[in-house]
Amino acid sequence: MLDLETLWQFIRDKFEQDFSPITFKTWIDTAKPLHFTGNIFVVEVASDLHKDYWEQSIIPQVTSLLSDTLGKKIKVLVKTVDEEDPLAPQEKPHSTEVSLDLMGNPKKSTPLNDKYTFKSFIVGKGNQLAHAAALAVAEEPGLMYNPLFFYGGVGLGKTHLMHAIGHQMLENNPNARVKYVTSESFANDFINSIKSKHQEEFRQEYRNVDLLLVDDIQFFSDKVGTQEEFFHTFNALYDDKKQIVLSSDRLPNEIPKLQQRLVSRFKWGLSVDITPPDLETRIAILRTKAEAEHIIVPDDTLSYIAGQIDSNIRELEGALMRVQAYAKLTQQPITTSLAAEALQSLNGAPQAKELSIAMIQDKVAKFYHVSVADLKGKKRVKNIVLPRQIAMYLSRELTDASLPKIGHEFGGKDHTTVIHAHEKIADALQSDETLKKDLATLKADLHS
Ligand SMILES: Nc1ncnc2c1ncn2[C@@H]1O[C@H](COP(=O)(O)OP(=O)(O)OP(=O)(O)O)[C@@H](O)[C@H]1O
Repeated sequence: MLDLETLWQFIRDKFEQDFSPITFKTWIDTAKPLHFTGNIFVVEVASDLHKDYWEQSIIPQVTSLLSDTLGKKIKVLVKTVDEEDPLAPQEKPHSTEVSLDLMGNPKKSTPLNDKYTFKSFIVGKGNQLAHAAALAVAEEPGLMYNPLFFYGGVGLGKTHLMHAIGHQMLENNPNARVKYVTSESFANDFINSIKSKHQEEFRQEYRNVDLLLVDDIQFFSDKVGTQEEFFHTFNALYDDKKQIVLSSDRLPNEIPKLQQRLVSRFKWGLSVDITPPDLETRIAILRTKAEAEHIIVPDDTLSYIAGQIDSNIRELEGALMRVQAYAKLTQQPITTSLAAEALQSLNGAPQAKELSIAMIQDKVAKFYHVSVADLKGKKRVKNIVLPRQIAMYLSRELTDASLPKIGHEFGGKDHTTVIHAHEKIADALQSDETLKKDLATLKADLHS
């Protein structure tokens, strides 16, 4: 009888031939065969998202591969690591045939950054799901997750993934029409089209695409006309089963003044967050970057740099470039002590990012006669809630820390709490003169 391992190896070999390395690694390498009993083959996959993808795309292929090879009808089931073994099965239906509808007009040139590909994207815990979802829509646009919505802090790879989807889709189908814009460019294009009376061209441009990527849609808040137009663009593309990918620093329902009908549409597909990378991933990102730029950096130095910056990959890469520049300037090889010097002297003030949240908490606590522990705690009484929100507001305004990082520094609160606090204080500042004065004093104190 065919043993499980041989069977799995057979499947792996087949997919290794057919799939790109990255696809293979994402969907097959992360899966594990559990049983092959009678004519039922059960596979365990890493997450719900992997399961969706298997059901949609891989199961049909495995089923026909096994059925053809073994000469009998085989049923393939997947379960996630968290689910019970389905061998007392309720069989799930899955759609079988997948067809891409991407043919059509010639490709329009689109400004995708060549460096932002799946190949150059390092997958770690914080971005694993986002990466898998991105790959899924690149391979089966318009079918599984529409729209796909990325959210998360600054500099964590949302734009990179969006471009990667575009590149991958073009690689799969060079005729695909891919359009990447920031929400601001969308708004500008729209306004210009009204001014120049070229609205029809604007519509053609945005509605005749196979993939529309709109970055940073939090900047849609307040732009009523643009939201209206985007609503129609969205509907036209969606009805046509064209893929839409959006990104924002927060969830749709947390974007102030975003029309409810857009919020609800944005939730139709899949929203995935990207959280800051762990140390291991940061080191891997730096190593790849150093290799790409032909910079020779010892391992311990990479770890040192990765240890200095923990919440923003753009800054992490910036730190590496600063170290390289410093080494060139002083004509020394890159070592850990040189990196330490470079990051201190070229960074101006001593590394104060983490410190400054602590400093803000300290000053705010003193100013309002509460304790730092109260700021980090959960008490909901007014004389603590206000200083807590002020401290969060200042942390967001005065440091580069990401929302999750600020939440973490305030006793492990969710990043949405930070957004809420920031909005509350920003709103109150419009009318509350005492608050304005207090904040001015606090800021002056913090900067002295
Ligand atoms: N996982 C990763 N692997 C390799 N490079 C990455 C990764 N994540 C981010 N980067 C790099 O970090 C930099 C910042 O990423 P990106 O611009 O995509 O962030 P973002 O989330 O869109 O930020 P913003 O909110 O400012 O738009 C880019 O140079 C990108 O290539």
